[in-house]
Amino acid sequence: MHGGPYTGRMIVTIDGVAASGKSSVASGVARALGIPYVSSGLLYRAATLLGQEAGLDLNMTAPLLACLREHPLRLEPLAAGNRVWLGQRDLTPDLHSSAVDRGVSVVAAQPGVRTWVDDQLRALTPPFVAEGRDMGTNVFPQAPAKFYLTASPRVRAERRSRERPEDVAAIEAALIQRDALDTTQSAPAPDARVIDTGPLTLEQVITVITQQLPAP
Ligand SMILES: Nc1ncnc2c1ncn2[C@@H]1O[C@H](COP(=O)(O)OP(=O)(O)O)[C@@H](O)[C@H]1O
Ligand SMILES: Nc1ccn([C@@H]2O[C@H](COP(=O)(O)OP(=O)(O)O)[C@@H](O)[C@H]2O)c(=O)n1
Repeated sequence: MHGGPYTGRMIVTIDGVAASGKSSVASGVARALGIPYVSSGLLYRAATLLGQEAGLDLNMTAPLLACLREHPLRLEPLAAGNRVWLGQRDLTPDLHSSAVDRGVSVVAAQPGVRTWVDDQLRALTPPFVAEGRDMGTNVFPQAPAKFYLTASPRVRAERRSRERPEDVAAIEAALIQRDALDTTQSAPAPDARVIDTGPLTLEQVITVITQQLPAP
């Protein structure tokens, strides 16, 4: 097992389906290595919130990108938990609402929005752990260590029900729908190690990953 702090310039990618544990696991792996992690989903969520607050049609790319140019967002990749800032306003507490959950896949399906996210991620200086859907396939295909998290919809809904007001059945239905809308960008990289987090604790998932990392 690798013991941090990590001094190389490696990128570790952690992709997976909705609520599979990506950000919790990425945060734990990053803390074990003493490096930051980067939550790509937070940028899609922040773009969605901005569009919703501006009353935009989330299907229309041009007005949304114009809004994002006018109101630049900044991702702060803190190891303890990523944050997104709009000027002095911390958007983070508003990014995990059910309303953002419902709108985000439509926003993320637009190539112009994906380029807006990808450019910001590729501008970051490694080492870091990047989590999302297409970190190992599209954004950082050169990464030497790739993981893909899964778990059954019921397990994921039960976990998420501790963070949302809706009941487990409604959350499960929404997760299944979002997985379907996200299919295009959510294929595991051919060289990713797939981990079913269902039978594992959070700490066990983090250990499985850190044990497989190459030396810096
Ligand atoms: N074995 C596990 N692996 C990953 N996450 C777990 C596990 N068990 C419980 N969780 C919890 O599942 C919830 C969803 O995880 P999160 O990191 O938000 O997922 P994602 O980033 O994929 O949406 C968190 O509260 C996390 O602590
Ligand atoms: N790399 C990424 C990350 C997120 N997303 C989109 O952003 C949404 C929110 O992602 P997330 O990782 O914050 O949320 P959860 O799926 O973990 O709940 C996803 O449902 C996708 O629509 C994406 O398309 N590509």
